[in-house]
Amino acid sequence: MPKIKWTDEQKQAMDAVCSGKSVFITGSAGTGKTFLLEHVIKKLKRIHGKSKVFVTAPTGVAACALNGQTLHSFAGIGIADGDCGSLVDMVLEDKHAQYRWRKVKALVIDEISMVDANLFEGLAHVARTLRDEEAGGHENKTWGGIQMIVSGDFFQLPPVLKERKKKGAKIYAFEAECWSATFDLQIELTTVFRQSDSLLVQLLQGIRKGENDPDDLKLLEGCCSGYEPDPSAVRLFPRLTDVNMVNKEKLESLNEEIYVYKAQDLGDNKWMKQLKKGIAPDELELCIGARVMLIKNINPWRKLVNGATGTVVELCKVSKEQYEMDDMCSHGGVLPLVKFDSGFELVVEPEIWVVMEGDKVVARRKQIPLMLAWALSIHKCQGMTLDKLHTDLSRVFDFGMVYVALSRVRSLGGLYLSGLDPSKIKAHPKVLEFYHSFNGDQHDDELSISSGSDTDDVHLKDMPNSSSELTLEKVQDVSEEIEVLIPWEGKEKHSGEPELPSFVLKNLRH
Ligand SMILES: Nc1ncnc2c1ncn2[C@@H]1O[C@H](COP(=O)(O)OP(=O)(O)OP(=O)(O)O)[C@@H](O)[C@H]1O
Repeated sequence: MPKIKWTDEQKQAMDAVCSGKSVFITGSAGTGKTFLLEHVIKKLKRIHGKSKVFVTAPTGVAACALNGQTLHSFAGIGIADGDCGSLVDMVLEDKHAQYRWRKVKALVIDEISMVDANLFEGLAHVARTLRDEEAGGHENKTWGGIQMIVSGDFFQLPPVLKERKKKGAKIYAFEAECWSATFDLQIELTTVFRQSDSLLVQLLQGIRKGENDPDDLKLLEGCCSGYEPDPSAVRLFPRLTDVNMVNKEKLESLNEEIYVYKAQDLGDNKWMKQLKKGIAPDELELCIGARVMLIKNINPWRKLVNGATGTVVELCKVSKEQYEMDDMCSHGGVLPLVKFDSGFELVVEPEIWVVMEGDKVVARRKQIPLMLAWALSIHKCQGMTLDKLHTDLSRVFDFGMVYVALSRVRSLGGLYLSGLDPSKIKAHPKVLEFYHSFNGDQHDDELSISSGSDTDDVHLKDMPNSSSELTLEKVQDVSEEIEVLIPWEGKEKHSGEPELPSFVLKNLRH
């Protein structure tokens, strides 16, 4: 089984987490933040016990990707982003939320760029207010003794804020007063795994910072003209209405019989809302010829991962008993056979998405792990890797959007652009300033590309309330908590290469 070779930076972050430190993990797109976070979560669960680690993200899509819950639902604050006092009042009205706040030992927040400053500040206030007595064990009291693991890239999508236009209003979480005091360590990952072409990595680095370097623009112009976009390229749109329209039109134009897969849901309505906002659709319409994308990691060693694209080539009859498909598919026991662009053909089986509250599954959704992939929204593609994409840059409307869109692709050969408008390549000045002070002058701009070997300079910044003075004991020899059986969780797909049923993998070419 292939062994993961962690970079020094990734190891530093993991060691810090295992020593009980609160850590902020950042880095450019494709530097392995989410990949690392998945491992960090496993370690945290071993250290604190599964029920005391809460995994959250600001959006349903990002939360579902880590089998977590949205930050709002963990916090018990509905959709509010009110002031500190009203957030505490709201939590005090919800006894389950109070329980979570008192019980949590480690809180993970992914995609922090989309969490706004007031919310971050407000939640720290809630934690301090509700956790006076629990704070004893942890040196850092900013969050009432919770070990905070926060990850994201502020150059990517910003918070959706009504008040953003107000001059001087705080936007990003790093502007919260408690930001610096929250972390013992802030670490930037600087080895890019997603792309291997140094020209593209450099270009993306410029775009990340909102720069319009003439050489980079020339390269981008090369992606604009001269040839028709590959029809297999995924079209990225800033707005969901365009995405849905294109996918519907394309599906209908095939004139094939349509198979409808209805998601099978279990759980409280309140939690189901998150799954409905997640990546697995309520209803998936498929037919022969439909362009589709995997929305779960099925087998990383065979590149059958979140973001892999392909075409439905057949709809195959399967045993009803094995898949309990009766209520799921409009045509009974039928599963799609997808020919992925990598050459594999796979009969795609239903998968399970869950919302976890600590160690408890509070809702679950069973659905075929595919979505129509002629078009996708930029918000939904954050976190994905795509082989080929086509986007119209003139239509983006927010900071970080061009960067998020372009940084999905592995190579320049897979990038098709139209409407190249340099004025849309924008980074927020506050973000630039944050990273400038974060990196220090001498480290600015250093990025390396993964060659598969152990690498890299470490960019580690000890914060003022510094790591070296941290007195929390290194947690060692923590015995594994007894596994809580989760009835819906389905197959383990993470440890090692999973066995695929022999009929599933029809044509293994590699
Ligand atoms: N140490 C490692 N060894 C091998 N592959 C790695 C390692 N770390 C990350 N990767 C791979 O790098 C790719 C990008 O990782 P990941 O999606 O976690 O990046 P990210 O920083 O979260 O990107 P984004 O900001 O765009 O969401 C993934 O395919 C992941 O499997």
